[in-house]
Amino acid sequence: MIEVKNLHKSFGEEEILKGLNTKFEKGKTNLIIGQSGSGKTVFLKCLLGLFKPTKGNIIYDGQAYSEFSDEKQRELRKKIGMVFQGSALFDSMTVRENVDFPLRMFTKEKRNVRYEKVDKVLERVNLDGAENKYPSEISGGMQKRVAIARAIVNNPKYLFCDEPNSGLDPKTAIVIDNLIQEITREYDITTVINTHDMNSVLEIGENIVFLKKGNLVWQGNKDEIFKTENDDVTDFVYSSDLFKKVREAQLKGL
Ligand SMILES: Nc1ncnc2c1ncn2[C@@H]1O[C@H](COP(=O)(O)OP(=O)(O)OP(=O)(O)O)[C@@H](O)[C@H]1O
Repeated sequence: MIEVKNLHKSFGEEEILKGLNTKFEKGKTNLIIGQSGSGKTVFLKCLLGLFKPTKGNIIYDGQAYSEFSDEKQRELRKKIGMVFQGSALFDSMTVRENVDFPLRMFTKEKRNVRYEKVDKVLERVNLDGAENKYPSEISGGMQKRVAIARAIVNNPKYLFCDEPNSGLDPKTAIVIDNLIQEITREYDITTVINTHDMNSVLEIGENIVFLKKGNLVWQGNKDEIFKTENDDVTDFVYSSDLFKKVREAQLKGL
């Protein structure tokens, strides 16, 4: 579990995050949503340890980041898996080499031991048979699955995903969402996803945090988001046609 306590982040005079308080539970897909510029990426980067909070604290399974030594920060990084927007695979490496990368970086294990783990996660994301292909030889959806395999190969406690569906068609996007949710449950990971995608909210929104101008203005799950009367949330959510239709169907009792 990750607890966020009174988290502030400023750049110079400009305060971007204005005192966030929340909890992200493990085994759950936690979503951060909000308009462009609301502070989602800055929040995710604070959770990743890439930005140092100006004030407040982030507590990882009871351990406060502000009290971490350099060594402990490095330890934390080993426990984090990250799925980047656009997958961010290494073009010159095969699928297997891409997934092996964090094991090479963070462990001293021998190649045959590492490759055993790599092939196991590739099987889990249904990519067995693609081990020796290069990223340019596989589809965008497969590239995302490689990115997910790479993020989980070192058995992380925390999984952060930045817009994991960007660039995917809606059907593939749902497959990726479901895969992230299944893996979150199976591996009992604390997963936090930064997304614009309303389909993801509907599909895997077990805990949704809504940011507006650096404030956390609403938190709830995918059922509660339909019932909320918070104007900020409804304005944002019902700008999506899909949500509008679901809402109308609900009101008609369909
Ligand atoms: N390194 C930085 N230095 C200064 N300002 C920054 C930095 N990173 C982000 N910001 C500012 O913080 C604000 C929030 O940006 P952020 O990228 O978190 O928004 P976002 O909600 O992720 O938007 P989007 O959905 O478009 O990705 C913006 O005004 C941005 O200019």
